[in-house]
Amino acid sequence: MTNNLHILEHPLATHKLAILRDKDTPSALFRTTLAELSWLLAYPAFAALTLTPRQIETPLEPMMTASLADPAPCLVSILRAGNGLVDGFSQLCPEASIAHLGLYRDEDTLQPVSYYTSVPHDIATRQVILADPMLATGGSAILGMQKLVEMGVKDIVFACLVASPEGVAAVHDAFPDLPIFTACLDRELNEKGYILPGLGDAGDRIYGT
Ligand SMILES: O=P(O)(O)OC[C@H]1O[C@H](OP(=O)(O)OP(=O)(O)O)[C@H](O)[C@@H]1O
Ligand SMILES: O=c1cc[nH]c(=O)[nH]1
Ligand SMILES: [Mg+2]
Repeated sequence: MTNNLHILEHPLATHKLAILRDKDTPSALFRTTLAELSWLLAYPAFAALTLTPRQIETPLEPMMTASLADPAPCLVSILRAGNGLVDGFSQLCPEASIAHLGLYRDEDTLQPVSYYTSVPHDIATRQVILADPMLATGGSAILGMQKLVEMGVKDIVFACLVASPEGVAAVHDAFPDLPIFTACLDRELNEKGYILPGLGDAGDRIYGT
């Protein structure tokens, strides 16, 4: 494992992950808990956001402070499950624009298939947080990264909730400098490419499909 893997260690993260992992957690609670966990993950994952100096006046005196640089960051959701993370991130950082990369994983080959792309025209000038709750084989994250790099994006971090050792290794083989922020690092993949112990299919659990 490299220095570019950042694992959230916090009792509340463990507590909320237990709710997400529990197979009896209904979709409604799964969605709200995912949003709450995304707020905890945002704290380290957003730590490198650029600020720009700003002069304001408090009710008592003028002061120099700082605000998010312009243009604001872009939150890139790998559909569908990425929306669960991005919804929470955007509640904390409503200034961010939101982009969508539609990718699904072919169940037989485990290869990602691209079906939709929608990004701001100036994405190359923005800091990007690429978000997907699950990093399994790494195929989806790598394809998402390839698309962003082709668009000229330079400043990217990847945020997920559950990562596998295999997925982290694959992503860092392809993009050694990419910081990965995850709420946990699980044990391994099973023969169908699911993370163990994991939480199952994140998209299905968010949307009740
Ligand atoms: O690391 P990988 O092996 O590529 O697997 C991870 C991908 O699989 C899941 O998406 P899925 O294909 O189930 O699509 P969905 O989010 O629409 O359910 C998950 O949300 C990731 O995008
Ligand atoms: O465990 C896994 C692997 C891929 N996608 C998921 O949603 N869960
Ligand atoms: Mg799915």
